[in-house]
Order: sequence, then structure tokens, then C-alpha cells
Amino acid sequence: MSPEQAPSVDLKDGFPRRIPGEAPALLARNVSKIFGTTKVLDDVTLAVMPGEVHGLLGANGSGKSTFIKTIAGLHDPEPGAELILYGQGAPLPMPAGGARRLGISFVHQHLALMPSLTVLENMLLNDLAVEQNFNIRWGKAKKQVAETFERFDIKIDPMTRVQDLAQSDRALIAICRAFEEVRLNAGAGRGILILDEPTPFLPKSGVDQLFSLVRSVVADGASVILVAHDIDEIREITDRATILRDGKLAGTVVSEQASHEDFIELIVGEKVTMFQSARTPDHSKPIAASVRKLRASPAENVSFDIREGEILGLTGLIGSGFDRVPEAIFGAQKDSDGTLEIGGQSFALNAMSPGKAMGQGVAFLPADRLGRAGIGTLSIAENMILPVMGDFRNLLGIDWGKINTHVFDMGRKYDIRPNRPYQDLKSLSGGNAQKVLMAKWLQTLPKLLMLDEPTQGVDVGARQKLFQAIDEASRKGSAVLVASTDAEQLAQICHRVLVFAKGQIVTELTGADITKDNISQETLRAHGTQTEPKQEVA
Ligand SMILES: Nc1ncnc2c1ncn2[C@@H]1O[C@H](COP(=O)(O)OP(=O)(O)OP(=O)(O)O)[C@@H](O)[C@H]1O
Repeated sequence: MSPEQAPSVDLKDGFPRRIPGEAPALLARNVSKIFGTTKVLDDVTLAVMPGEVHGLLGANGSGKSTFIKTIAGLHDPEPGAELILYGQGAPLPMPAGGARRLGISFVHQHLALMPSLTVLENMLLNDLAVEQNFNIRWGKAKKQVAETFERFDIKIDPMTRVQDLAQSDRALIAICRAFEEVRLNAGAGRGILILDEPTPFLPKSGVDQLFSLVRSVVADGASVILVAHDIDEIREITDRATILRDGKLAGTVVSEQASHEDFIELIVGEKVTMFQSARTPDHSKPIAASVRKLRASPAENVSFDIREGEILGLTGLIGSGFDRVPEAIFGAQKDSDGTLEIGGQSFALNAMSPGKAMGQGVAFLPADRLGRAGIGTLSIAENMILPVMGDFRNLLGIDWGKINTHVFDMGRKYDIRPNRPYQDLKSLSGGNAQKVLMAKWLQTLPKLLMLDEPTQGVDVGARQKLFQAIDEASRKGSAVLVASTDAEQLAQICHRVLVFAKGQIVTELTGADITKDNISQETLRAHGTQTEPKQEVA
């Protein structure tokens, strides 16, 4: 945001005002929410000014999504809550469709897209909910969506089915739909766009694209609330930020006046020691797995070895093919080719299956946590216990008492909140669900553990615990393959990082060269100046 666009800050009452006496675009006061016996929001007040980008931060389970879903009308708040938009009282509980009519649009964590419908149908989903299909002029709608995509520089065919899109493209569609809604429904110079963790699925270029859209929306006078875990992103794009801790307001800060450490302390409530791996691969350890001539479009002719106890990062821009590698090794990717050597045997990847891979001690945690990685309608215990169910059989069948004790201990170890083994996975906050799924695989001590974006949506404090757990698994002998676009995460945990461009490994970083800046630079450089690919890395 340029200085003339940025709202000036009047700290007398904590609200930045562009015009003296200007009312907040959104003022939510005294919002509380109780689920069962747990108060997950406790008297939260948030004010967002016209033209402001306001960050909303907090540890996993601190209540951010619940707060947003309350504004959206998906949850009813406890009595006493108030919502005031541009100085006018608005209904709370919010009736169905009410927020949209009042010019508030949302991108929720689950994106609210229908995978079996086309991109075009998804762009019109809210209209489809209120209009008969034949009332929609499809030709005109297709043209409008094409124009919108052009304005947002999105290169996706509107007739593609959403189920065929990468997660990052799905996020762009949901974001684009919300931006359009605000523009069309709110009226000139108004509107509130609420983005609940839109960035974890986006590559760096997508984040830049999103931020330039955010800047253009607020330059027109609309306001944006952005929920994110990435403190650097929050400091880059927001004017102010509100931090929730255990459902309560921990503070509101002017973003450029708060340091990275200030944010961490407000989020966690204490200082946090950042995890850092030793970054020294042990070359004396035997090779745990060898991948040869792997092909899984766009990955092509990829070969590398991974040693026992090694944490190997795979990275690149989205579309460079690095994220296809774990899927292909696990037999979860159709039309892949090449071989995997593990445990003294060689497996053709075109005949690989998840069952075969697991039989060889290979575990894989995909990024899609409530799609392919976990089952939302099953409990924490059922999800966590699936790969080790056999250990809990006795003569009478499955010993659920023993399972609950084990899952509770794992919950304590990985800081899963709430630590209730019988609770459905889908009722956990995004980050806590991810901790359950990580624990599920870490407990099996696999020969080869493959993680796709393992700490997506996990807060800064819990991340350090997961990094320690990954490190512990590697010290016990697991070879760990981490596919991620998160350079900071890779720099914290990896012993070696392979950078991909156009389907090939083009750079290898080891030891002290593994820094956040180096990984980001190499990723961009590899994309722009790809020369001779490295065919084989050992
Ligand atoms: N429908 C529900 N039923 C019971 N508990 C719920 C429900 N929805 C949320 N919770 C609980 O409310 C608390 C706050 O969850 P919420 O999703 O708001 O956290 P969050 O701050 O958005 O976390 P994250 O960063 O992990 O997304 C969590 O303990 C969660 O388990």
C-alpha cells in the first residue's frame, strides 16, 4: 500500500481514520461463542476502517474462523454481540445470505467450491443457490467470467471442472469470486472482503497476485480482513492486526510498528525458541530409498537417493513438478513411471499402489487434510489409529480403552487442542487437524516418510513442536521427504533441498547454503534461467 493510500492512524481510540469522525466499515462488539461447555470466543471486539487491510492472527484453535463464521451467519453468537456496518446496526445472528447482501464476502478455509461443477458454475454458485438454472444467461455469464479472469490475470479455462484443478488454482477461483462479489454487491467505495487463510495454498507468485488484488480493493475504499499464520505476510500487507489468544483479544497493533517477535509473543503468550535442524546429512548412513527416472507429469526423469535419517526437501514453483514426486512414489498418481528401490527390492512406479508402498514402510501425508489425508466424520482416535490398528487388538477384538490412552498421550505430545480422542476430526481447527494427521504417520516410524506441505495452516508455536517430531523421526532412522513451497520451513528442518523447474531437479542445496533467502532465490532463478537439468542426485 502506498503512503497516500494508507489510512492515517488516530491512536486516541485505536482506530485509523482517513476522514475525521469516519465510522468503522465493520465494528463487531462483544462477540462470544460457546460450543458445548467450551467458550471458544470470549467477548471479542474488532473494528476495521474503510480502506483498511486488517490482519487477524492467533494460534490454532484461538477462535479466528469461529469469529469469521459468526459474521458470515454460519454460527449464532451468544446474546450481547453487536455488529455495526458503516455506522448502521446489522443483524446478529446474521440471517442466511444476509452478509452477502450487506456487501461482505468471504473466502473460507475450505474454499466452498463444488468440485464436480465447472469453474464457471462455481463462480456463479451463489446465484445458482437463489436462481433457477434457466434464469441464468450462461453465454453472458461465461463472457463476464472470462473478463474477470483477464482482469485478475487468471489463466484457467472456465469450463474446467474444479476437481481437475490444483489446490492453488482452486484457491484463486474462490478468491476471485469473493472479490467480484464485493465489487458487485457493496456499492462504490464500500464492502468488506474476509479472507480466512487464503495463502497456504498459493505459490509465492499467487501470494503476490493476491496482495496486488487486495491493494486495488482497498484503494477503492473497501476493507479487507485477512486471517493468516505467516507473520511476514501480515506485516507486508496489513495496516493493523488483531491477535486472538484462547478466544480472547490479546491485542491490536499497528502492523508496521510491531516486530516479528512482538507478533509471536502476542500469539503464543510467551517467547518461542525457533527450531533449527543440525543441517548436516550423515553420509555414512545407508541409502534408504532410490528413485530412478521418475515421471509424473510435469515431473520428468527425476532421480535421487535419500539416506536413512536424512530430511530431504523438494521445492520449486507450483507447476514445476516437485509436488508430484511423493504421490508417484506412493502409487497415488496415475500415469507415472520410473522405479523405486527400497528394502532391497525394486518397484515399477507404473504398477505401484498405496497398499504396496505401505507394505514397504512408506508413509505419505498429502496436503489436502480433510480430503485425502483424513476423514472428517471419524474421531481423532479413529483417524490417528488407522495405520497401527493391529497393535490394539486383543482376544476380544479392538481395545478402545488402550487406544484412547495412546491417542490422548499423542495429543499431549503434539499439543492437539482440544485433546479429546473421541471428537470428530472435522470439528478441530485446521491446524489442529493437521497435527492429528502428522501424529498418525510419525507414530509408525516409517522407513520413508513423505510429507506434502506438512505445516500448512499450523501456527508458529505448534510448528516448532512438529519440526522437533520430524527431526526425532529422522534421528530414529526414518528418511523424510518434505515437499513444500515454504522456504522458511525447509530451511528450518532440511539437511538437503532439491529445487525443481519445468519438471526437473535443477539445483541442490546442502548444509549452510540452506537458508530461507537462498531457497527462494534459487526457486525463482531456476524458473527463469533453467539451463542443464541435474539428471541424478545422490
Ligand atoms: N462446530 C464446532 N463444534 C465444536 N467445536 C468447534 C466447532 N468449530 C470450532 N470448534 C472449536 O473451536 C475452537 C476454535 O476453532 P477455530 O476454527 O475458530 O480456530 P482458528 O483460530 O481458526 O484455528 P486455525 O488457525 O487452526 O484454523 C477450536 O477448539 C475448535 O475445535
